[in-house]
Amino acid sequence: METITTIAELRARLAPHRLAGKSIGLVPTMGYLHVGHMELVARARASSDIVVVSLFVNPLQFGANEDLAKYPRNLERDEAMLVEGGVDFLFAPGVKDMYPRPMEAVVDVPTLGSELEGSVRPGHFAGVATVVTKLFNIIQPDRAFFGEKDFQQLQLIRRMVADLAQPVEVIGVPTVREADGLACSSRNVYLTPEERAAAAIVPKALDEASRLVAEGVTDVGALELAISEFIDTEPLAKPEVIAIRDPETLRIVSEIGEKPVLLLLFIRFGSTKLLDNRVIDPKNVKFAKVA
Ligand SMILES: Nc1ncnc2c1ncn2[C@@H]1O[C@H](COP(=O)(O)OP(=O)(O)OP(=O)(O)O)[C@@H](O)[C@H]1O
Ligand SMILES: CC(C)(CO)[C@@H](O)C(=O)[O-]
Ligand code: BAL
Repeated sequence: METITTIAELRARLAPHRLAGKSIGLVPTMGYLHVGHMELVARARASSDIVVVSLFVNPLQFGANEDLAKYPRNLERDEAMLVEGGVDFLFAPGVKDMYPRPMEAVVDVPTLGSELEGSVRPGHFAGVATVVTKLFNIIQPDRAFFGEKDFQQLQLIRRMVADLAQPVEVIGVPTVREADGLACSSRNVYLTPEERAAAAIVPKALDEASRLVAEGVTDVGALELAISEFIDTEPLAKPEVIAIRDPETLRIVSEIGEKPVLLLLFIRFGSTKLLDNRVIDPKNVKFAKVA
């Protein structure tokens, strides 16, 4: 694997592969890798001739009071994991390489980007859309892989790619979880042992929602309230978003009928915000027993 830090060098190294007709798979990340990221890498490796992973903690998507400065970083460990995963190129630019001057041109997906997580992180999704577009322009991948854990991000990128006819196939990868069901996330390292134990309430709440839908709950407000009360049983959990939405448009749904619905959770433990979600198909509800 080659680690490359500048746009010009990466373009130069990829050009001959593209000319030779090789397909390129891109996995964008912010580093501090875990098994969830490695699943994205495995999908890319299985379907592309050349695999590029980007590692860039993108300042544009962090709010003024967010964790940009303390975001976990460990380049050496990440490199070793990516070599193990059979990656060809790691693109790890510095902020000055990606943004040599303040960005005047940006990409925004304003409606999808202001809902849900966007409502508590203003500007976040414009930062994501802008950096992902820039990565697409630099790398020109045939396919790009994103986790379903960040479901709103995935749907927003799909919409951006469709609306702007960006020539890339977006592939969503199911969430990889720890033994107690908590979604793997780089930010899990921020949790104290007590918060980490308490965070198991998040995947349990997804199971509880599936159970209630299987029991026949159709009222969206009643389901959101029941999930809120369920999460409130864990004193360390502070819900920021508990919402039932249309999985594609992320719009509010009036009731749970025949079609699948998205339950999206954004729950704070101390200063750490954890995301999770599940698409629940009322006609075929699958759930594990809530312990
Ligand atoms: N548990 C997971 N399963 C599958 N994909 C994941 C998982 N966690 C993250 N990803 C995906 O990996 C890509 C890079 O994500 P990122 O580097 O932000 O990691 P993260 O663990 O989501 O970090 P954070 O804690 O900052 O949200 C994104 O497409 C994200 O959806
Ligand atoms: C897609 C992404 C790498 C853009 O910075 C980031 O939002 C992430 O890690 O999910
Ligand atoms: N995993 C999404 C990137 C972020 O929270 O900034």
